[in-house]
Amino acid sequence: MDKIRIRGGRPLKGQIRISGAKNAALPLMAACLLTDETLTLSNLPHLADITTLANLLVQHGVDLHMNGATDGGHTGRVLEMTARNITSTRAPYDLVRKMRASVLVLGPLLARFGEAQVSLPGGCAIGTRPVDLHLTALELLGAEIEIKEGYIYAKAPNGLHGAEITFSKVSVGATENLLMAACLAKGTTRLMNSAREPEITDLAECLVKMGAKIEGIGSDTLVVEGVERLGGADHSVVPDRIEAGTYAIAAAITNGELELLGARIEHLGAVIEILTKAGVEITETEEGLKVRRLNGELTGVDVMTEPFPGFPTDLQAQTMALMSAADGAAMITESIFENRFMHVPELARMGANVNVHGASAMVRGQEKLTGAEVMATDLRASVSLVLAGLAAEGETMLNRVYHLDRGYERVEEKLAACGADIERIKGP
Ligand SMILES: CC(=O)N[C@H]1[C@@H](OP(=O)(O)OP(=O)(O)OC[C@H]2O[C@@H](n3ccc(=O)[nH]c3=O)[C@H](O)[C@@H]2O)O[C@H](CO)[C@@H](O)[C@@H]1O
Ligand SMILES: C=C(OP(=O)(O)O)C(=O)O
Repeated sequence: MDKIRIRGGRPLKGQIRISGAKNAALPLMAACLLTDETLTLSNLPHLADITTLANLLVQHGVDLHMNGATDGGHTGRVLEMTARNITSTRAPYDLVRKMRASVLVLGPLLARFGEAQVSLPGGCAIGTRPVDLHLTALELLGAEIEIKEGYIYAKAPNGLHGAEITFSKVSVGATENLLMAACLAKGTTRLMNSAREPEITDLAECLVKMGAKIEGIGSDTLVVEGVERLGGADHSVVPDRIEAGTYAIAAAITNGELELLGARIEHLGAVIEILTKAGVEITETEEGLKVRRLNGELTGVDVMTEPFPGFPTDLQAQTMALMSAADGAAMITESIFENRFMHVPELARMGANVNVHGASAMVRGQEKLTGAEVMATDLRASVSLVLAGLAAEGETMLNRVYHLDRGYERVEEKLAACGADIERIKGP
């Protein structure tokens, strides 16, 4: 297994190009199942999760061509997907267990083929993560659903039909699954209390290019007028706001200055608000955002995670690393996932002072963090340890880097190009 070694204490300076968003790319890839024409995605990040979903699509019978970027990965890859000869509507446990987002094939398969068998994704390190909202909403569209032997068996022999659906909780995945399914349902579907994350807007915009009729894009009420068939399209994946937020924190925690090429201010409102309060200056440039500390000091700021446009749970761990090195205390409250504080004991190994009380963590900023051997437990937890390592005195060795590789493209290359002393040690 690979490890990452960081020798901390160097301010990062330079430019980082933000890759296409993993969490936009995954539903967009699943959307290829809605049509027998070719869907071409560009600006696709080079990540383990993309490969996992590509493998699942191939096993359904999707014809898939991935073209590597010719400039060392700086512009992302191009993926052509044609779901003409679907040979299986089953998403097996072996592939689904590797990545929960695999459940996003359920809506498209059911809507186009009238059946799907998808392994239940199960819980993961950050929480139990049920899919009940996906299933109840699909039932309202007319699907018959049974859970047997760890699989979701879904059928819609007469096709899906439009319905009024009010999600009892805001869910990114359920909104995406239902949005895709509703595009091929007969009649009108209203999805209320939908998630409004930019990745959903990106998916909706691509579906419209494919011929879908969707109103209310970007709001919490999506109105979908079903169509008989969808066609192919070309779509460029939106830049990753979570990667951008992570590198913004890297600039702040190392007292450096980074320009984040492609980062979009409108996707980072709540993040910019918190970072500004903490003493970080973020300005728009022609190509993205520039980030540096305002006057050298960092101040502790309270943070609560919420669905978009609130502060993203996917930046909670990174923010905790920042607050661990700030002046004063910060209360960090995780309102989305019940077990997303696994970075706390690892950050503590680096000198962070954090006390968890239920869904909140009290972080008392320390004058310095110190390098240590630490273990990644999930994707964002692992990058929070990288951030702490960049600011810490001495050497940090991060184990279980495969978590990081799920969501950060060429992380060590991007950071090293801006002056970080970071290297990957290849495992057996
Ligand atoms: C691939 C992808 O895009 N992943 C993102 C997506 O995950 P994901 O789509 O899995 O997250 P959801 O928005 O669905 O989850 C939000 C909350 O709703 C709960 N829930 C969800 C569905 C359901 O049927 N029942 C239920 O109770 C979850 O357990 C969680 O507590 O949104 C999360 C919240 O922004 C992000 O952290 C993930 O990075
Ligand atoms: C939790 C995440 O991803 P997933 O939903 O794929 O587990 C994430 O991107 O931080």
